Amino acid sequence: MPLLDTTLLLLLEGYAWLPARWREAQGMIAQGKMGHGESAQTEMGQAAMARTRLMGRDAVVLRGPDAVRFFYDDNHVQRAPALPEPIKSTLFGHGAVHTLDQAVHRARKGMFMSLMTPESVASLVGEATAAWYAAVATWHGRGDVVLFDEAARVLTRGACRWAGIPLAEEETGPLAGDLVALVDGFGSPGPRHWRARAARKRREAWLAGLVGEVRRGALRVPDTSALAVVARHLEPDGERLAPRIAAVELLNLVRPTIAVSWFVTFAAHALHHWPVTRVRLTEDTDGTYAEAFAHEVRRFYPFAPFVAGTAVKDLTWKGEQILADWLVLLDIWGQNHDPALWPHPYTFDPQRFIGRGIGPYDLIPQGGGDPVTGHRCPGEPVAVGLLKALAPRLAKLDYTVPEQDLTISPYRIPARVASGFVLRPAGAAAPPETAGAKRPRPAVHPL
Ligand code: HEM
Repeated sequence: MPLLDTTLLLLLEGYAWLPARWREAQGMIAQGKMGHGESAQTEMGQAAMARTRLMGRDAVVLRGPDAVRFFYDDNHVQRAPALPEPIKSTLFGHGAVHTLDQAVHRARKGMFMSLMTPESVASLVGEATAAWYAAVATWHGRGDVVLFDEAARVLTRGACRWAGIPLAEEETGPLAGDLVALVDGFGSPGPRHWRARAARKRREAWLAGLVGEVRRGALRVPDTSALAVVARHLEPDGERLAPRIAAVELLNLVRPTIAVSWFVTFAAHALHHWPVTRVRLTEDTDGTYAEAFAHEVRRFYPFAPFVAGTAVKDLTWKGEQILADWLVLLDIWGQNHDPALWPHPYTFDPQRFIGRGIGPYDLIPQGGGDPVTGHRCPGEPVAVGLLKALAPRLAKLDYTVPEQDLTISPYRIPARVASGFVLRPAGAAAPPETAGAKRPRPAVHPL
């Protein structure tokens, strides 16, 4: 039976799209209809892959540590032909490191990795923490605060200071708005998407101008800053990056840093729904619990649903054929909620990460494998470092949670807390009609 193209379903179902494809694959196994019969199953009797069609192309879906190993081998899967134009024109940028393969990718990736030393990550986290304190100092007496918006501005300030990007105080809000738009608009058609395209155009032009100024000596920035490193980076052909590509890669440093606002807001959601984690965070003296909490936020809450590449050649996966040029999708959400890896996966439990190392192939909210040689996110230490710094500070803040919509719709990519998480700092006046905290039930359901 020919496979149906499910692109429209992806837009409608969001994070529920891949689970539905897995259920279909399981149904095929039950009916004995999948490929080579026995070979299409794992030892547990589960389907080894799911199949669909996406954007008019055959696609297979994989998950599990073996699948991560298989997917991140660039003799199996390459990226360049897999990324659709709408994602390049919003989230990543044309010519971004995400779209490169083999030696050219490794050379560009080296530039990112050189900015992710422990000292550099600590400096970024330090700038963001300073911006957090400055923001919190203005909250008292100001009334309700939308945490998502505040976190985006805090991270924008911190990331720009770290990167050497000059930013006037009054420019912080508009820049934060554009950077949020870039992340918010990649997974949906309509106004969110067009806002993201406009934001990319505006910000690439701005940053390309700054790169030009640094190269001409008209703008002086520290040698080790991201702006300086990207401006002087040489490609394998010995040429500097074209100013627009340099701007794309600068955005690929600051834009995902601001994306950590999603995780900060999810952290607040978790503290609210599982108050014991708030107590544990406030009692944590050496950061062990904070780190475990950061990993659990990244595992539990929905963000990147999958990553995609294209089969380099005809391949075999657990006895099943994957033909050259088929799309290969690695199911991030599915793997991060696989009970074989994470017992009781829909329970938020940071404890599961205490005394347990993170391997290259198990926890994959930011991709898997080796970040130096493959496409795994180089910013993982930044995301973990920021959460480790900000979640305990949030836990120790004195605030209440007014009535609001705290649902997280699984049909929206990227998912976010509907209200943005409104908190009322101690001392702020409660509007009479909304006074009193109400705790709605947790809204992250098994898919
Ligand atoms: C909200 C936190 C973040 C999430 C959820 C996230 C997620 C991801 C994912 C899923 C990938 C793709 C992996 C793949 O293609 O296999 C990726 C790649 C990437 N991320 Fe992140 N990331 C985050 C934060 C960061 C930060 C803070 C930075 C930099 C400061 C960063 C820079 C990048 C870059 C440059 C790539 C492309 C890597 C490559 O193609 O080799 N990310 N990220």
